[in-house]
Amino acid sequence: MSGTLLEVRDLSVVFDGFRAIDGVDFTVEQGELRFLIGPNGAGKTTLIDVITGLTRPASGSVRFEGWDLVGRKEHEIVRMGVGRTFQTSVVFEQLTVVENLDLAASFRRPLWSLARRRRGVSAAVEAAMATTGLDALAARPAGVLSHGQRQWLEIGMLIAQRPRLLLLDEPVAGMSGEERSRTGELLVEIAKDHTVIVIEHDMDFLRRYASQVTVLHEGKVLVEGSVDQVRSDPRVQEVYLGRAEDRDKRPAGGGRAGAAGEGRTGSAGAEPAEGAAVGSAAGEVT
Ligand SMILES: Nc1ncnc2c1ncn2[C@@H]1O[C@H](COP(=O)(O)OP(=O)(O)OP(=O)(O)O)[C@@H](O)[C@H]1O
Repeated sequence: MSGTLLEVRDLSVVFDGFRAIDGVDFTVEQGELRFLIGPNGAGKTTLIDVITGLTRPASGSVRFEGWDLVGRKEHEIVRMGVGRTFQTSVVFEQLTVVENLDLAASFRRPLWSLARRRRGVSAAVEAAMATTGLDALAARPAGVLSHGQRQWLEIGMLIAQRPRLLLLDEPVAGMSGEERSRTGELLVEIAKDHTVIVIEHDMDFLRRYASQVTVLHEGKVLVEGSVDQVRSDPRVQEVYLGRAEDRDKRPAGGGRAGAAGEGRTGSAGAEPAEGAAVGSAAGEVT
């Protein structure tokens, strides 16, 4: 696989006068596993919302395989081959794992045919179960799955729809260490025959599984490059660590040490705690 799959140009999104995305250019090549990071409020989810047709931009273009996506309905974009997970779960708890996968895979079938009971499972469902390792849980109701298994089911439901581009919003949030490792390996596996964009905050996870990283900050692309390039970039350290340092310098008793860390990205300083920490004297994002 080679060539450009997704091309976002000069994109801006405005909510009541506030520019949540401000002139973003973002290109993803076929077969990439791209990580999208940035402090709270950086615009990561909004960017994905625009790509998937949930939010309309004020200006700019989004091209997928050369087709402009702006102005298209969400279901149309799904049919074109763009699938996404949400931060909140979308599985049907009463249905079994295989039924959830089958339902997801049937989105191209006409409505009347969904009522007909079919024998066996489709190749797409088989493949999704094999990739996510959910075969052994096929007959279990989704409601009894662990948090990690449920996330894998959601990823499996996406794969069953045979998208060419998958957008995953914080897939390892709330997972145990072992579940994170399995998810990282799953993403690498999926990226062998799909293009994948992952929003993730956990620096440790990034270090292990990311190759190309895009850092968003205040609606703009701050830095793009390899994990090492991004981690050692002073601008990234300023965004992730400068705020933590400002917070540490605040006088006891709740006083504030200036504007940094205030406003809509005010919680950004707390974010590295999940996976990143203040590093060496060089200020490395670790
Ligand atoms: N529908 C909306 N109406 C108004 N403001 C919004 C809306 N959606 C997002 N925003 C604002 O746009 C900014 C970017 O939000 P977004 O959710 O894209 O950030 P994010 O990088 O995904 O952050 P997080 O890591 O916290 O999920 C934030 O300031 C947010 O409050």
